[in-house]
Amino acid sequence: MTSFLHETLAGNTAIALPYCLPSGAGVQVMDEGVIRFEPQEGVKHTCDVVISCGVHGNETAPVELVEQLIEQVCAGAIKVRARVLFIFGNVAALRLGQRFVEEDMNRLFSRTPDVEDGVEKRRAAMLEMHVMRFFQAGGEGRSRLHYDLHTAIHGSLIEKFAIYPLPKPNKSFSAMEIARLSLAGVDTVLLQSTTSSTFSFFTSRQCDAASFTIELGSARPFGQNKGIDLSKMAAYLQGLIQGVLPEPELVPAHVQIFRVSREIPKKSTDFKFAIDGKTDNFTPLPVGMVLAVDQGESFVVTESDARIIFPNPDVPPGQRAGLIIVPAHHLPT
Ligand SMILES: O=C(O)CCC(=O)N[C@@H](CCC(=O)O)C(=O)O
Ligand SMILES: [Zn+2]
Repeated sequence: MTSFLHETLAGNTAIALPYCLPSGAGVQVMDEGVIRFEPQEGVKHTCDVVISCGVHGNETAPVELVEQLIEQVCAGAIKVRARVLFIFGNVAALRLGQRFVEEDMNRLFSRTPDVEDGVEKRRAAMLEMHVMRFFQAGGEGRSRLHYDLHTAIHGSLIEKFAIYPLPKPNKSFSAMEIARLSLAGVDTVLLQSTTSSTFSFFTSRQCDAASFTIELGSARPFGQNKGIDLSKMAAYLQGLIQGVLPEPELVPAHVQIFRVSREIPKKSTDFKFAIDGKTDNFTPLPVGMVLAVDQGESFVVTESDARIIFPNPDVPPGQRAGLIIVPAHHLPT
């Protein structure tokens, strides 16, 4: 049987007129790989949720999960009691099984569009428009959530973790949101207090949503994701769609919270890591270690208890080649 994902990858999902599922829930294809479900009129609904995946075309486990959720909604196995926007982010890259076609789309949000824009820049601008419209149409005063689901390029000492971008300037990081992630099987959270060009930062800042980039294991081709257990995430998202918005008061004791201390900048093509470029995420780094050298300048680890995340010496100059994180002893505001 064909699915919204298969139709999308085959190029068969143009914008479609809204219609109703047999349950009465509204469904509308907003764009290629973008589909919205809304509760039947009169049904009380709890929150507005954006569930995105495939912003990187080689990260397929979350794409398979989202495909299943969409199928369950369409088959009536999941009742729609929240407004939900599902997004397959970089459809062109998903077709190729590559991280991107021209450039990394998750470095292209929150920018000013230009007539010269290529594949990923145009798609990022369209996705910004869709999420803005989606949240605006839901109105103020409702819970707004955005989960941008990814998988990591290399191995990781901790399989599942979330990056929690800085909420709007007058807001602080929310313990309840971190506790919700734990219900979804994500027990490690990295607080990021700097601005960023990612999708989750965009929705956090521009749409006032509680937004997260969530890493769910290693990037593998379609059909090779059996080693990744997404059952808790699936159950949590099914619950959200069905109107169950948990409100845990306490962050469980086993949840680990880090903060991003610094980005490791790649300034030029001279950039060289002193570590293996495929080092596992969360590998500890000793104080005083020369981590990288770029144009004769050393990048030295100065933080106690530092660990590395997303090492990647192959990014273009001007982008981050990784992140340094440190334990967060309390939730900063
Ligand atoms: O494993 C890697 O190096 C990359 C995995 C990935 O795509 N991570 C996201 C994180 C985005 C964020 O910092 O919020 C990315 O690099 O875009
Ligand atoms: Zn990714």
